[in-house]
Amino acid sequence: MSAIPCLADLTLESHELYKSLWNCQQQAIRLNCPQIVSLSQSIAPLDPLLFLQEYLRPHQLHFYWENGKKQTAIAAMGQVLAVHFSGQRRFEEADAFISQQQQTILKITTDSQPINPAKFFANFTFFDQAIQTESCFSPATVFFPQVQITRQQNHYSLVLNFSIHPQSNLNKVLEEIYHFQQKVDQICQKSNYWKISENLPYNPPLETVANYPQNFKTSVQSALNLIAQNKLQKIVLAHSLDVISPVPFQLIHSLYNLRQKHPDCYIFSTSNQQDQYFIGASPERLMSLWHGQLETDALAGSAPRGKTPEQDVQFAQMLLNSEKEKREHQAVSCYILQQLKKLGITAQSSPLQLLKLANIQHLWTPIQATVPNHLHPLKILAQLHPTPAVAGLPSQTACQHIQDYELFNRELYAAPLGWLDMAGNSEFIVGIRSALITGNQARLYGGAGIVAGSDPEKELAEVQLKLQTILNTLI
Ligand SMILES: C=C(O[C@H]1C=CC=C(C(=O)O)[C@@H]1O)C(=O)O
Repeated sequence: MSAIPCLADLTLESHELYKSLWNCQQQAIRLNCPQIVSLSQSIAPLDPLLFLQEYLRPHQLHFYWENGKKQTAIAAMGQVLAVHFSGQRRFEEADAFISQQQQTILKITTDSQPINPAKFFANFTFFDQAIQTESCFSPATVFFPQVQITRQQNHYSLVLNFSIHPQSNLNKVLEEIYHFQQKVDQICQKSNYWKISENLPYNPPLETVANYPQNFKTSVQSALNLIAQNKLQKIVLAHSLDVISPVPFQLIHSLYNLRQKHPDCYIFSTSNQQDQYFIGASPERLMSLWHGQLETDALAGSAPRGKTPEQDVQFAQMLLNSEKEKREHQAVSCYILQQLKKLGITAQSSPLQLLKLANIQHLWTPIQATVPNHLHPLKILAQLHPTPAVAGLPSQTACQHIQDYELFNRELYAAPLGWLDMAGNSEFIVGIRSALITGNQARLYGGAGIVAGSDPEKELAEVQLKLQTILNTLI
């Protein structure tokens, strides 16, 4: 076993660290309000998924996210702060909460320039109200984790956050910090010879317990009638598939499978405090904001991948030339540009292109803009969600019909999920190609955009193809 540089590069002497904690506590006493200390440092290479496996505890909130193409991954767990909001103002309230809490955070770093600073994590349900009393997720959840491991290309970092109260025992906090650092050090060493892939359990047979394809086709037909009557221009209808496994689903191994099979997607997972997990492999970025540069994707219009290169090209050509698919796509790109304009943002779109994924290809328009400093990411998010890639046009009418047609609660499906840092950077994806897992039960979601010219049978086939993304990887 080769030696791994451990956390010995922690240059802060313990008395310096104690002094920072003490300063933080003095502030808590002065303001009579808890403050947060956020400690960040570079660490040896460590797969954040392995850290999630080793450190995730029952009833903890967590957030996992990786993008193979960009070589980025984040695992965050535990909650120093966690809040929930609901209703039309949920994005605004989440924004106000984050801005207020940021004032209470004292950042300490051992790096000259922290590359991966502390982040807030957030998930939102598709609708702004919990529809049924048994809803698993709040319309908005924001949390600041206890521990965060980030990989950004070849740089790995650890962030530890602690809430410091006027009465906190600072020696205990110091002990906890060293305990975490040691644990990370051990996992770093272990990751040198231990791989998740070596411990993959067998693929248990899944039993389908609820699947209503006929209902989906009837809803598509009914939606087509509304479109013919000009009551709707587009609606995205989703289908759910409920499966059970003889054994509880394995979060880490399912995420590992998603990573292996869908390297072009964002692999994600988040949870509530009842150990219900929402996981998936989404190709759709709702927004990324990095040093004032906004990028968003209009993604709509789909075709399967071909079994041969020739067939693949043929499917791609058909997709690019289909009036119906282009209509479906343009509804999304025009909407995004319009919504950004309402915020005073003039965006540019790149030419229409194809996004080729493992089992499906999509029409894709990348959109870019420069965003003024004062515009908080959640203001942009509030303006964008839900795009016609997941709802329809006109948006409100489509959302009302979605609630009538769909027999299930969308929960986090097709809704924003992501992070925000304290420098105004942020990234949110749309939670599609996803599943909600409770023990040995999973509900899988897949949707398709319906416009004039859609065929119920073909839309069902498309949705089933999308469900495969997640069905084949759950373990
Ligand atoms: C709503 C979903 O996909 C959206 C994203 C890309 C292509 C889509 C389509 O062609 O219908 C959908 O708008 C889903 O996968 O559940």
